[in-house]
Amino acid sequence: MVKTKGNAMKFGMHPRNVLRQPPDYTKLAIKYKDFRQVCQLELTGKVSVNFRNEKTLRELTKMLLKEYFDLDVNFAPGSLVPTLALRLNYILWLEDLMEPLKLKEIRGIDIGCGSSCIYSLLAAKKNDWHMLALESKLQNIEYARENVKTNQLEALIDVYTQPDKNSIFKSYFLEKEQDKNFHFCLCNPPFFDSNLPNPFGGNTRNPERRPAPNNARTGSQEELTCVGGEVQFVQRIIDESLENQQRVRIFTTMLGVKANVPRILDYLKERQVANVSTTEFHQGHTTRWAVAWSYHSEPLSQAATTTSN
Ligand SMILES: C[S@@+](CC[C@H](N)C(=O)[O-])C[C@H]1O[C@@H](n2cnc3c(N)ncnc32)[C@H](O)[C@@H]1O
Repeated sequence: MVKTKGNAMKFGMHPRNVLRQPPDYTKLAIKYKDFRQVCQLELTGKVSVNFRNEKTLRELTKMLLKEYFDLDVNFAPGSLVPTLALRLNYILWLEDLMEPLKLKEIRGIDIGCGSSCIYSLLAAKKNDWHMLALESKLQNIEYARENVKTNQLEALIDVYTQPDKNSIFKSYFLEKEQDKNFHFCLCNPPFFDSNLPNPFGGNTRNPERRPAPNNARTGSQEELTCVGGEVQFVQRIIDESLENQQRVRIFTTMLGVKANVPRILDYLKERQVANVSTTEFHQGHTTRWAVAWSYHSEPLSQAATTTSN
């Protein structure tokens, strides 16, 4: 489909995304010294940003988190550098899913929070949501805890050490707070399949490859890969959601490749999960997909594109 004025909403960022209008990088380079040092000054006097450079991406995300959310965030060396526009689109979709529930206090689970702990930080700082951040990589856990502390969000965010990489909620639910329920979970799953000889996939002719982002790829193999890639990781979330149907009101996950959306919808359908919704996150040239499902009877918000199995 060609992008036109009429369908701009379909392709655009979420209407409440503060990055819907591109930031004024020249102004921001004047304000933030560390960001200025990774920018290029053009002959016109404007600054430009090289999104293909990892160091630039780190400083850019740090600067945007500070400018728009007053968050001070550090990333573990070599770890995934999150792009803010996408993370915000996901949080805003969750806000839309939560809105009809009219809850006074919202509790969410961030599956694989990474070293930045970005989703939990945004959810807590922006919305006062209580977040349980699960992470299996030790270095990421240390950085995530430090990021929570630096931003004085300890009262809202609990970073839990996932002892078993094959577990999603199981370890936490067995070990801790047997009776505490959550309103949603979110996840940016490890995408690549660690079983493949070249997990990051050099075959550019593969139509099912993750759509190439314009940005440099960041992140360690341990963060970005798992057995069976994102499909198997999300299938594990679904399996564990079946065992914990009332512990989380709305289960959600992101997907990195469009072809995986019908696979996940089929998996849900085979398990008779009928209350399902999907959406797309658009940011610049990068698109990601997300699926939500619930064992409660209220249909998921119409803010998302609803798919009934
Ligand atoms: C793709 S990264 C996402 C990081 C962060 N949420 C973000 O979006 O920038 C996936 C993260 O999940 C973690 N992870 C992998 N398996 C996990 C599991 N079973 N439980 C908790 N975390 C896990 C990885 O270590 C990694 O940090």
